[in-house]
Amino acid sequence: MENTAIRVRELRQRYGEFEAVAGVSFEVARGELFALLGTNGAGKTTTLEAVEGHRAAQSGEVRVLGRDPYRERRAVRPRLGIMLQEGGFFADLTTAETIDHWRGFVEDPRPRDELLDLAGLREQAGVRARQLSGGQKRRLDLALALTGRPEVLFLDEPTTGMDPEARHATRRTVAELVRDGLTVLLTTHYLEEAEQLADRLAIMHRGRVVASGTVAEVVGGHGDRVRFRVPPDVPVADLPVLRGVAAGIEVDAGHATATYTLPPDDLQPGVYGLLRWADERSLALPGLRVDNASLEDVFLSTAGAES
Ligand SMILES: Nc1ncnc2c1ncn2[C@@H]1O[C@H](COP(=O)(O)OP(=O)(O)OP(=O)(O)O)[C@@H](O)[C@H]1O
Repeated sequence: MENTAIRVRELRQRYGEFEAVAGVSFEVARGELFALLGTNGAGKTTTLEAVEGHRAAQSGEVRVLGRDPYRERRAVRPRLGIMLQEGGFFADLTTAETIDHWRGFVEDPRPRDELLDLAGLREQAGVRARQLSGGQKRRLDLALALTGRPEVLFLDEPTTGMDPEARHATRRTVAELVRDGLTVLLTTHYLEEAEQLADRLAIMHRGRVVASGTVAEVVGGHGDRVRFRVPPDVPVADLPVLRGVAAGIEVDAGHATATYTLPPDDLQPGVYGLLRWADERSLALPGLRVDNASLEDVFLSTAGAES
């Protein structure tokens, strides 16, 4: 069995003259959760639609479970679960009836109670779809996407509109499914969701992938930051160079703050050098702190830089 669940190579999609996806490539291994992140309009949904088989790749190659998801839709589609952004429920059916209705369409469906539990909707089994909260509707969407025991699950902003508890529960459910071998392609605007769940991710901006890899790889290349307020009697020019990195200085209301951005391997020796330098001069370094770069830092500097 091929180990690659999704392969996208040099995908290009145009709307008229506008190239919404401009040569996107990525691969998702079986059993992996891959997050596609990006600014509004970056091309995530357009990419997802090509991978789900809703639209043909205009140029480039898309393979899902080794097949073309558009041309070989009948073979591929039953093996996919797609959580829709806006589920089209029948307003008057209850949660349980909606699930049963859906179970009628697929071969070998998951049992209704298992789906209610996966979605955390057991207590809402008898509630009509129109009376569910926004977050509960999204959870029902998730249950429906899981009905046919998919091998690959597509989650397009799954936790948008959920309260923090429902979001947490949904993420836990997804993490458990991935642990059990499910492959997931996720888009989200919650960077902490990607940070928590993704084995690997890609950040898209204006139709292109601008960063990709594991969270550690994407964030790691960005460096850790050491900061402190420059003591009043220390000239900025006297600050040490740490592992070849000079201090960046920001001045706010007459106070200078020094920041060193160090590669991860240089963090410990860099901090040690700084503390020794301060010790030798009997200096206190007010407000000293070390921050890891976060996915948000990378996102803002790669995807957000020109917007
Ligand atoms: N049917 C369409 N006709 C013309 N332009 C479109 C169409 N669908 C999308 N676009 C444009 O293509 C670009 C990519 O849209 P897409 O929905 O793929 O982005 P996205 O990354 O999913 O954005 P968001 O995070 O806002 O959902 C956007 O500039 C959008 O306006």
